[in-house]
Amino acid sequence: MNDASAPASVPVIECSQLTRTYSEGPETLTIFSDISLRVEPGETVAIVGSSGAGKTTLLNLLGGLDRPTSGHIRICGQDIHRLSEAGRAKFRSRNLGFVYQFHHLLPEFSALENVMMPCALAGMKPSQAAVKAESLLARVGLAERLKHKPGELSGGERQRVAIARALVNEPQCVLMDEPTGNLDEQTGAGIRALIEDLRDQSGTAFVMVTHDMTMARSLGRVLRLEQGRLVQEL
Ligand SMILES: Nc1ncnc2c1ncn2[C@@H]1O[C@H](COP(=O)(O)OP(=O)(O)OP(=O)(O)O)[C@@H](O)[C@H]1O
Repeated sequence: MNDASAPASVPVIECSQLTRTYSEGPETLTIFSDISLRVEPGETVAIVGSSGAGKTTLLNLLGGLDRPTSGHIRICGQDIHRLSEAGRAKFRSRNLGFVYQFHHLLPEFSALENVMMPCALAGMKPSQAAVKAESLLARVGLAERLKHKPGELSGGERQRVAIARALVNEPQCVLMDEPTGNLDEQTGAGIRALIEDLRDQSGTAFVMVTHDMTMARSLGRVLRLEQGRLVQEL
């Protein structure tokens, strides 16, 4: 990563002058304006801020799940809003992983099948997908829980399945909304260690929204969204 002879890498996320407003009848509600951000490969960025500051809104824009009112977003060099909706979905599934607080795991499928799902959608053979999913679940400490359905797992275990699922297609960047939000301190610390390992071993970039300042500070750059502006915390 720090090899001086390596060619300059393309940022995994680069956005400029992002503004998001909502129209409420005749009123315009500005959530944030003129936000610029660059995330490099292997970097971890935490976005913090008070409730309602616009953190999830920003994360959704960065992941191409929502459109800015104005401004530009490039993911791995691609201006994602130049793609069709189907093209954007395909591009997202190849380059990004998403982890949400409430996991969005499919309840009727096992942990293994949940993690295999993105591979299947990307056209990988089931046997190959199973090998990959199994190895990732082992890496997040769930080798003994492959056949458990989400309802048979603890909150921390479900979160680890969601992380394995987000990583299975080897994305350049994983976007996480409150990855330790509803977990106890010890389980949260385990998730934090896992993110660190994955970042250091695979060079994956992570952008996370969190209220957990310990995690935010320990992982890397901390940006605070406040009164519609994004400010680096010292
Ligand atoms: N579809 C919408 N229409 C109008 N306003 C919206 C819409 N979605 C979100 N908002 C408003 O945008 C603001 C930012 O919401 P967002 O969910 O991004 O905040 P947040 O910082 O993630 O908050 P929290 O920490 O509580 O999850 C809130 O005031 C919310 O009410």
